[in-house]
Amino acid sequence: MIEALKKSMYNLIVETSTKLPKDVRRAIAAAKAKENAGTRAAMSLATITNNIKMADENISPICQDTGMPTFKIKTPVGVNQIEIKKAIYWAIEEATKDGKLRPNSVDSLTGANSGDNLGAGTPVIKFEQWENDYIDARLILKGGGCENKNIQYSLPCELEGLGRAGRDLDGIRKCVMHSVYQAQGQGCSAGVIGVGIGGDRTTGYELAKEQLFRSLDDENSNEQLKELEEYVMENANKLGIGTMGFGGETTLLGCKVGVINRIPASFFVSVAYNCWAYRRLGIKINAATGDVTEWLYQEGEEIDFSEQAEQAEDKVANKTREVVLQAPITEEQIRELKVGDVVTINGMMYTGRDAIHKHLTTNDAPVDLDGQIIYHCGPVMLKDDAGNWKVAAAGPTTSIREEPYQGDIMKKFGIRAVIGKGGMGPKTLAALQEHGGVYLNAIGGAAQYYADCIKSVEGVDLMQFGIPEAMWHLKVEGFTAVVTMDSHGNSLHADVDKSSLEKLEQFKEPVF
Ligand SMILES: O=C(O)C[C@H](O)C(=O)O
Ligand code: SF4
Repeated sequence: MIEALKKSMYNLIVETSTKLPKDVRRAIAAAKAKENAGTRAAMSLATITNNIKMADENISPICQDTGMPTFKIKTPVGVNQIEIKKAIYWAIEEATKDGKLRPNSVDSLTGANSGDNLGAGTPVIKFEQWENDYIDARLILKGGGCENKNIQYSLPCELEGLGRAGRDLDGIRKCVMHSVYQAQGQGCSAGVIGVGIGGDRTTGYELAKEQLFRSLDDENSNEQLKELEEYVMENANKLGIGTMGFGGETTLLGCKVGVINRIPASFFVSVAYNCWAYRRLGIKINAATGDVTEWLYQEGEEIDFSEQAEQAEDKVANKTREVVLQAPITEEQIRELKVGDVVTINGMMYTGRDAIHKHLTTNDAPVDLDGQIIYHCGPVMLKDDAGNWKVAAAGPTTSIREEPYQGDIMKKFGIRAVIGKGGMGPKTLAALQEHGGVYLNAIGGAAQYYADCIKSVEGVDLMQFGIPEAMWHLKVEGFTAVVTMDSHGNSLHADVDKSSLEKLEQFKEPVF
């Protein structure tokens, strides 16, 4: 039993990390069909669908961020939950060793990475008993960038663009609309939101996250909530935030709302935002043998993205200005770049995310960064038999977290370009203008697509920060990203934020 159970849990983890469920694929395909060829949104969606296909083929992580592995398990009365926990721990460790998960469990005080995804509070495993005779095991791998865009409202409140939100269904509607606006592209839109109405701060968020286990195609059995879900799907997509916050027709792939009772003084609306890399799956397990008897979320048509991806990419190539960059880059080269240009990078880039940025403010860089490119990325790495590092997954991380450091570091070391996703703020924009720098937006979650552009790992520094946070020296070929902030004071992110706020204002009047 225990051996079979371990295998079942391992398979659940690998499938969840590498293969998007059918309902999510259909929603992404529908989003893609709505975008006009040649737009940035179409180009991003082509990269996304290509990435989904590559993850299928390579059995490798769709996105490098394993997120917080969260298991929801229902067991018949009498099943030993301790054994299930042990099987999960074993499977998590194995999947991490095999490069299907990134080591993602970090000591909050020391910053030490446990290396195997086990540690205090990780993974999350929640049990419930039920009357059925089989085990239902579900897993969601919800990444950090989208988790950071979760939001909890306490009604009544005042919302930018929408005014007062009261303690009623219309107030709830305003909170949900606002939650989509505030996420912008930073949670790798187009996203799916789970909304929890009521409860306390803890159970409200739990309810919100629970909604993410619903199928995108289901119908809410509560008539009022069904109407709210439909309203949000129709109208949030008018905000024009679009894929990766580049503007476009689809901002939301799904909206699922649940409700529980509250206490008189509290009225929370909690929103769990999930990126397009919406990795959740489930299995039914025979309680006596530990074997998988059925995979969940398998209804309906399966979309494999092979043909569509290539077509869309061809069309985009004809419409945008493409520039090839190779480090070291000069200030003149940078000043020629404008928002909207597509840049192809060949040669070296260095990863740097949270720990590195903090480190560089008070320390020297381990390599000469003059004219170089920093990539906001925490990859999944594997060592081959000869002891050489190979990149298993390497998409961008959310750049805004480096806003307090970025401008200063670029000036201190002469860095000319940073690559990330979701854009950066006014401080970085001013530094780009003053110093002659550029911000390049890569497609969040496209970890296979970018891993394929990395031809070799030339070295690594600051490994004491752990695999995701170390400085990896990567040699790339044909690494494509879009200029979204240039050295002339232009920011696509600031523009989309402004225009989406204006659009949000149309939803001020009461609806429910
Ligand atoms: O941690 C990462 O690699 C990415 C993260 O999920 C993010 O979206 O910023
Ligand atoms: S990088 Fe984007 S796609 Fe990946 S987990 Fe973070 S938010 Fe999701």
